[in-house]
Amino acid sequence: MVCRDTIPTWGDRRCARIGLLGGSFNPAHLGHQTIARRALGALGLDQVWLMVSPGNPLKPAAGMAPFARRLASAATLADGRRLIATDIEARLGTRYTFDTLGKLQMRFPNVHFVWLTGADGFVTLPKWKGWKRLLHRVPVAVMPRPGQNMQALRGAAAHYLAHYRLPSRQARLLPDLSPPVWTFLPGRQNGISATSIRQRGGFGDGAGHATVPNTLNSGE
Ligand SMILES: Nc1ncnc2c1ncn2[C@@H]1O[C@H](COP(=O)(O)OP(=O)(O)OP(=O)(O)O)[C@@H](O)[C@H]1O
Ligand SMILES: O=C(O)c1ccc[n+]([C@@H]2O[C@H](COP(=O)([O-])O)[C@@H](O)[C@H]2O)c1
Repeated sequence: MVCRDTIPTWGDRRCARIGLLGGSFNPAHLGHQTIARRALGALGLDQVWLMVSPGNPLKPAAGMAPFARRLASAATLADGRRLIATDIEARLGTRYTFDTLGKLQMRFPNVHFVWLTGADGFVTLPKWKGWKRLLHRVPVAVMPRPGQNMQALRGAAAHYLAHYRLPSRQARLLPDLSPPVWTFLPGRQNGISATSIRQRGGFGDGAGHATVPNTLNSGE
């Protein structure tokens, strides 16, 4: 199930707290599912969008499967209700997260977005376009990843946000707080990575000969 422009109703109110798990999903794997579900529960989110990047500005295009194939991979994790795979970043025509967030927040003014990332993403954040301004645009939840956690907690982003860390026991407040604000959500860790799957040949040759299911192209 791929999310289109309309935000589904959730109970009797608009779906209002949405976690954005941006990623290459080259391919999607259990690590993504683990952190998405952890964020849903711990932050009290209505949905998590598995937001497939048209092209991570910091990753080489070589070895990157075509967008449609990565979207199809993310869709295998989605349930169409709480976990949604979406091509919205490609449709917005943005690549940099800062730009994407600006457009999403304009398009969905009533939604409280939270940026979700594994600990490795929080380590590399200071290399992103406008990273400090980005941290003033959206609350951030960092999920543990083996071998990355100490670096994340001691890195430049954590240092910059030192006075804005929300204890994980208060994590449910995060989506409704004004940024800058962040939390580190301890939890079950999964050492799986897309790199290791590709190295084992688990995502074909990356050349993208797989057919995308019709449902992904037909507007569901
Ligand atoms: N095993 C994991 N544990 C925690 N976070 C993860 C895990 N795998 C991916 N993530 C997070 O999911 C998001 C998207 O990750 P991505 O699609 O790049 O997967 P990856 O396994 O890191 O890929 P690659 O190995 O190709 O770099 C990032 O925020 C990343 O930190
Ligand atoms: O905006 C940037 O400068 C930027 C630089 C690197 C990565 N990102 C985003 O970080 C998310 C995770 O990327 P990846 O490739 O590690 O899965 C994805 O949404 C990317 O678009 C964003």
